[in-house]
Amino acid sequence: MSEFTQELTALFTENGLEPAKRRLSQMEAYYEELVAVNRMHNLTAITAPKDAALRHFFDSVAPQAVIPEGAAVADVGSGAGFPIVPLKIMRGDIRATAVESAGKKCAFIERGSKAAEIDVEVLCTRAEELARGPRRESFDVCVSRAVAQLRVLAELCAPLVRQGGLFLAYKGEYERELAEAQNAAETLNLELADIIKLPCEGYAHHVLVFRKTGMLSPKYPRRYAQIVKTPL
Ligand SMILES: C[S@@+](CC[C@H](N)C(=O)[O-])C[C@H]1O[C@@H](n2cnc3c(N)ncnc32)[C@H](O)[C@@H]1O
Repeated sequence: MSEFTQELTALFTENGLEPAKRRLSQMEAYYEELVAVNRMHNLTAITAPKDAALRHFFDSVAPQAVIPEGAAVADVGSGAGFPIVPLKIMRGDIRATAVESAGKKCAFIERGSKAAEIDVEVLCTRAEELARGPRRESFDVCVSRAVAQLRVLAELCAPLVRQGGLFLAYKGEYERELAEAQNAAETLNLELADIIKLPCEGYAHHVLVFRKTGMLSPKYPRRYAQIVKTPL
């Protein structure tokens, strides 16, 4: 067994999760592809087996239990495929969409998904552009990690989520961002429903779970420059 798979298996087992061998080997296949491509194109700084097992794979699947069966899940700013790829491997029932603006990262997600034998739709576009088209308010769940501060991220993600759906924001320390995002949450009809804490000592990661309680005014999302310059 590779060091990566050993680390990942230990993390899952310590936390009462026992994924099938097939899921572990799919994660390993994706990881190996990531390490190989990362030698040529800088996709991520986290490639050491232990770090990648915790920070990319285990971290990504933390909120899997709150995602409804068969949900359409969009990941805004997937980068090298996190969290959407480990989520899709763990939860084969979901319909997974990666929304990523950088072409080389989109190409990698396609390549890695093939190696892991999973079906991930890759949309090489900006989230705010996607939300102005037919996919607006069409996803059951939108996830996002390491893309922007919460009040900015909320305006990128909420317009993609259907009424009654979920927005899952992966965050480290979150208290200040959450306080600053109060107005954004109200404006975008997002209600904090839960905070999931990763059960790993010395690794303070959380997933903020918001429920979208109503449709949005068509004026959101605004242009990216405006979202960043005057966050809600
Ligand atoms: C720091 S990386 C994080 C990648 C990944 N989510 C992770 O946690 O490893 C942020 C990614 O978000 C993408 N991104 C930033 N703003 C975006 C937007 N408005 N729409 C789509 N992708 C975006 C960037 O191209 C970049 O790949």
